[in-house]
Amino acid sequence: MIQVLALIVIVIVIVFWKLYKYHTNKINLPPGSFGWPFLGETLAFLRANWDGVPERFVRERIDKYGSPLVFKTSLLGDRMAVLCGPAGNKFLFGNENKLVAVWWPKPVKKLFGRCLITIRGDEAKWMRKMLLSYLSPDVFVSRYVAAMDAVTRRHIEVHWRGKEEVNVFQTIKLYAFELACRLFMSLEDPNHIAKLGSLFNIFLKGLNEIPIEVPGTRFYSAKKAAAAIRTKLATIIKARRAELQEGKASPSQDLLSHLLTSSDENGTYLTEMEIANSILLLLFAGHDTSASSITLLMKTLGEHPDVYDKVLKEQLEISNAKKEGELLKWEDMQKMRYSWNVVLEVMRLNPPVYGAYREALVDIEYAGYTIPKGWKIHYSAASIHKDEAHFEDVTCFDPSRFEGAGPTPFTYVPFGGGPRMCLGKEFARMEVLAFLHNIITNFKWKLLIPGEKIEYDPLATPVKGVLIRLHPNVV
Ligand code: HEM
Repeated sequence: MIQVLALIVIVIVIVFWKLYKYHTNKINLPPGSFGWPFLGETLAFLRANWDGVPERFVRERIDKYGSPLVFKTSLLGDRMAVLCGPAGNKFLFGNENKLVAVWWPKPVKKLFGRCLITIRGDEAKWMRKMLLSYLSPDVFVSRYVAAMDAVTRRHIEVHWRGKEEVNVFQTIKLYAFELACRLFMSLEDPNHIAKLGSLFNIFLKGLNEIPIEVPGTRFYSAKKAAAAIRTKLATIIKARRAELQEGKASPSQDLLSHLLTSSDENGTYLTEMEIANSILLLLFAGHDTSASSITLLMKTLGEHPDVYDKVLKEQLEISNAKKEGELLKWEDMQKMRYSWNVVLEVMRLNPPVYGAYREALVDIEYAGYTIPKGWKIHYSAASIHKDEAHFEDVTCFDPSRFEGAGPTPFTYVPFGGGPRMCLGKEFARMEVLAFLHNIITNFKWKLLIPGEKIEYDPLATPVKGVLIRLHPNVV
């Protein structure tokens, strides 16, 4: 009986495989290779990321196949088209929900459950609108900037002041997590935040793993950690709901209150599970990315004393114009033009997120080739940011590239673009600048491992986390 069943399964697989081959042989697929069975070209892709040069994977294939616009490959078990150059980015960002839709690898979907990145179409539009009404620039004007500055000052007093040596990435991860917990949920208790943080680190480790739910695997532990985080979030959500009903909390207090009190046009509210998943998503999307960009910024300032001096000058002009102890305001952040250009240039050379993915909703005709329905599509920020065709003297650190009109549209995409552009771009800008303001007006630092290598696993991080020696800034 078992043999018969096995035979039937084999026959079905062969028939489908032949039909698929017949279909794909008839269509003009982009040039490229699917690499090894199952593994595809994943190893070459990961190796380039671990070597800190994700652009190498794209560049080698563009050169090999002579097609500067698109090539095919197979990554992490999925057939994929990689779209290159500004035309590819414009195409993807302009066709969301028409020809393509946002796509994340399987472990991400399994661990996050129903939330913004795992839903599409009108539902996703509504969820984005709802989250954006909290994360948009006009909200920062009234609420966030001073609160962010206050959290940053406290963090610097506890974790930097009086220390001789600091591991930047480890300490900044703590900062970004604390900041998100305080601003999203008004969590104040450091022990509570630390417990949530350690569960979160286990959760993060499962996002890049094969989703096998067997005890002992990273994915299994991540799933358990996700369940424990959800239980903690459920308790926090219930307590806040009660506080709102009793008038002890305000609807505009933080993201959590906002999500509990906002409904769609039909009067439908988010379920507690949807709220927990959304907060989980924002804690994830917002904390390692910002930690990566701040760490790379500190490394770059350590390597370029001339840039450090110019940033310090700009930041001192802002702090000198304020009264003793007065917190940063939105208007102050707008004055940090040179500082922000420095951050942008740091993210050009090492975008914290190397790129993102979409799925083809239909057979797509692109650059004379067909990308079949269901294929995944990748755009690479890392590769376009280092393309000589769009950035002169491409490896040179030069923040002046961002003066005036800045880079040509669709060539600079650290936050993605189109309807699925990073939702936390403004939050990240305020967070990085608030930190930069406080650290540079207080300290100078020396890199203890000069020329430290950066790897992508999956976010850009210096391998040893950037170890520095701190010196109080006498200004
Ligand atoms: C320097 C810091 C950051 C970088 C470089 C970054 C980059 C990105 C990128 C590349 C994407 C994918 C865009 C795409 O699919 O094309 C993304 C999506 C997203 N980011 Fe960020 N991000 C940062 C900080 C943040 C922060 C602080 C938050 C939250 C407070 C956040 C929330 C999100 C969300 C929710 C999405 C999914 C948007 C959607 O699918 O509609 N990000 N981010």
